[in-house]
Amino acid sequence: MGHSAALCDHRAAIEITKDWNSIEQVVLRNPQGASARVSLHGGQVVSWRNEQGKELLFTSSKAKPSKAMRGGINICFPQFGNCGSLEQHGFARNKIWTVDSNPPPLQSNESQGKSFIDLLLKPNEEDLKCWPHSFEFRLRVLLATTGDLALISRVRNVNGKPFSFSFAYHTYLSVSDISEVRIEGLETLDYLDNLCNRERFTEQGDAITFESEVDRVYLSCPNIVAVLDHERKRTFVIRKEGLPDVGKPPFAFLNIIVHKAY
Ligand SMILES: O=P(O)(O)OC[C@H]1O[C@@H](O)[C@H](O)[C@@H](O)[C@@H]1O
Repeated sequence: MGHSAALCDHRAAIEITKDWNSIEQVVLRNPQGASARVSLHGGQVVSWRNEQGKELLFTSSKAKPSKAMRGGINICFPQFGNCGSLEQHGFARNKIWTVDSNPPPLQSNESQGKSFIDLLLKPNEEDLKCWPHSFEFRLRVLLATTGDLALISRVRNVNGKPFSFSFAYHTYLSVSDISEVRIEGLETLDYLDNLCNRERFTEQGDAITFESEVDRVYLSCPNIVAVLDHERKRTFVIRKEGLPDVGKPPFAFLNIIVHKAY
């Protein structure tokens, strides 16, 4: 079955296009006019627009062709950051994924009434040389009628030999002036400060605000975190499910980065 199989039924609001580099992109739309664009390069969400057509994700103008693009939502797998032997954030974000036209069913009714696409990544011989584990990584990207965006990841161990991995949705939200932004939900959490050799600190203040560059990994983060942008009068609510964390970092973390020149 080819890509056309992914275009039927509930996925009628899906369009497949190509980027300037001839790499396929899947565009999801909802009836209210919101959209999300997912590249088969890295399975990366490269655009998410609300019903007014406003872009909600940041993309660096310094993005380099064929490199992992700084922007959108990078899928980091099988390694987050440089905590392992692989390239920074693992190889998945630099691979060409395929459209999965026949994914195994999901247990929840999470997808009802949403426009969605399933992508699949399997290791090639080169990947197996540097990370010798047989896996299938399935990513479902969903756009709800409310305009909410959801990502569901499933990692299957194909041959049953145990392996461990970490993964992350490295999300670049578009915000106004950083001095207008506040993050709620991380109060009193511990974090590793990447600007201080990953030294561990405890967050002291109330909501987090920004005065200078920040590059931190917050540990054991709650299921809901809010990013409030006062200037744009917009709040992003980031919700996670299914990553139970019982104080065992780094299984559920939030990486907050505010760089000066991106
Ligand atoms: O430039 P990359 O490899 O996409 O990484 C983006 C960011 O990834 C984060 O995890 C790091 O904490 C940042 O320091 C880094 O800038």
